[in-house]
Amino acid sequence: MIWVAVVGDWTNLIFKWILSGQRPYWWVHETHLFQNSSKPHLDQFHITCETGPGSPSGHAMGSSCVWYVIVTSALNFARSSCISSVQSFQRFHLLRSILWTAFWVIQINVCISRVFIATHFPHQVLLGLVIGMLVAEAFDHIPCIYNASLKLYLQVNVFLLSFAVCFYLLLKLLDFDPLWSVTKAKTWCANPDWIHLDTTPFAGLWRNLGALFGLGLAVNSEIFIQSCKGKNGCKTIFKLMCMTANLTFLQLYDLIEMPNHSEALFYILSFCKSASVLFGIVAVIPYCVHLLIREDERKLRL
Ligand SMILES: O=P(O)(O)OC[C@H]1O[C@@H](O)[C@H](O)[C@@H](O)[C@@H]1O
Repeated sequence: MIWVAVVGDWTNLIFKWILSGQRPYWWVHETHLFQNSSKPHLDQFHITCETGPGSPSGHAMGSSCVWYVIVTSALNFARSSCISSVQSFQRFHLLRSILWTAFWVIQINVCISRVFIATHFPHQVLLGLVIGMLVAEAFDHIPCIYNASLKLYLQVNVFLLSFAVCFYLLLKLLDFDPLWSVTKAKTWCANPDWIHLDTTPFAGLWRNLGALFGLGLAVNSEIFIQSCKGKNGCKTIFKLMCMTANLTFLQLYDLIEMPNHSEALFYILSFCKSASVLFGIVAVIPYCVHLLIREDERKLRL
């Protein structure tokens, strides 16, 4: 899921630079389509002022690729344990209908909300939705990610970074400013406080690189192997405790505000924050839970 989310978001950035889509909240002020008196008024909200280009929608894409992975994985898991009788086959069909209905309800809500807050035109969210599903489907055919070594994680990170930077420089060389949309956002956002540095194209890139790096470090670490790949790894109690601890940890982590007076510092900290979040939830917390369970078992034996 993390692979799909990271590569999906990176693909979104590249598509955004290629397609250079406008966003309604600034387009409406600049278009010559309307006479001054017939210009529609678009309400802006604190999450309206996205600073990247509009097409395809990053939120629609992120949501569709991640939920696609969740639904298809759950169905694969259920299919393998439900093929024995007619009754379980019917149950599987029911589960499939429920999960896909939930998938579409979520996607439709995400798409409508992005259009409602004037950050996207409808075709941009639809494009995001479709590309997100395609990225997720593509990863279904790349099984090597499950056993990827740290070296592969680093190589993919270097590739993603260098491709994005080279593409950025190429656009600059062609006299096209890849950050044109940031200027538009700053000009037309109704409230300067609603312009967030974490929505800029490079902030997303560094966040994603950090996440993949953190995941690579975690799944190749000794503590991950001892905890998640060990005998505790398949216990339900271990999984439940990890989930609870991780969700609490993520809520607390979200409270950490990053200084945004310097862009470079913000990007470096974004990288470090995502890397440490992934390392924390994939390796450190499961290891602590594993120690806790082991200690409990030891006490019970005594
Ligand atoms: O294109 P949307 O739906 O407005 O989404 C923008 C978001 O797109 C994501 O891809 C970026 O990582 C975020 O930084 C950005 O805020």
